[in-house]
Amino acid sequence: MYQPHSVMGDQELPGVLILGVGGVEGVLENHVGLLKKNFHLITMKEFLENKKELSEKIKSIFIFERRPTIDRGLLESLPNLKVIANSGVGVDHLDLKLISTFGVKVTSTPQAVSDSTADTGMALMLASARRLVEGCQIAVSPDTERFAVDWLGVEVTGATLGIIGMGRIGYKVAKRAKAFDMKILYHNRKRRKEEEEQAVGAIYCKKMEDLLQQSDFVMLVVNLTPQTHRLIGKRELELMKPTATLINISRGAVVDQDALVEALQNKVIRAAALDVTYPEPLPRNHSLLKLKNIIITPHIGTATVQATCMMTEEAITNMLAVLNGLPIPSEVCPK
Ligand SMILES: O=C(O)C(=O)CO
Repeated sequence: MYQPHSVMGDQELPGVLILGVGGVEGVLENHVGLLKKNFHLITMKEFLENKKELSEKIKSIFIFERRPTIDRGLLESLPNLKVIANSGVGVDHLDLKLISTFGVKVTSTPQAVSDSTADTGMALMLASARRLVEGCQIAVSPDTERFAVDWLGVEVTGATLGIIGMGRIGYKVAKRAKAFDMKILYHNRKRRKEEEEQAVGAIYCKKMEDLLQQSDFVMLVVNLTPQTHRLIGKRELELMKPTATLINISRGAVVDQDALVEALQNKVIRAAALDVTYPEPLPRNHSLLKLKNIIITPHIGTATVQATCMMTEEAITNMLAVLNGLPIPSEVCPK
């Protein structure tokens, strides 16, 4: 458990600019307490109103929620900024190269997010397989006729799960899937150690195509990078089984959404379950929202009380490490 301690002793606490929904007001109450023990909290509104006084005080930026833009203008206005601590593991919203030219470190929270995000992947897979959302709508519908409608699902137990991206989260998905007696295939830039594969019974597919052709469920758990942008397009969807389900817990832009709409409309694949889209949220008239064979959740991979708390703790530990010149637990370096 994280033990808060002040970096500056009796001296003035370093300023942290809080970026998130509603500034400090959007940060859960217990997190504010943790942050306040170590930092002087400054909201964006306060900063904009008192730029002259506050710009020199800000040593860190804490990105609590959403994906705010940190541009050259903001970086130039914070001469003493040392670290940008992101909540969450995906930092595709940050221009790492630009930030590094200002000598500013970027950190993320890989420990805190992995269980909740893996759980979200499992929840989406099970919900899609057993058509839970449709079932719920039928159960609460005043139209009892609809109870007779065919709403058979498919079984996850014994099915083949293909995990694309076998980092920390992908591996936790595999652990969970093992308990469902699933056959697990995975594709990753780097093959996992043999003992790690054996521990979850995962089989490495060097070619992503092999995984796509064999899986009943394909789960995307990659980071968004230039290499994974639109990784899944028309061709890849056509390689999948017509009975297969695509689950995305990584980033929306990993999938070509137009191709996905077409594939779902034409039953090229059975269904999709997405925690991420582009943009987020989708415009109300978006074609994905008109489909029946889809479940969409509003990017809730880490939206649990526990994960949110742990993300704040991990981010504070990272910020203090940078400010104290200590080894940084979760630094993200530009490639
Ligand atoms: O950790 C992240 O960046 C996530 O988006 C988890 O859903």
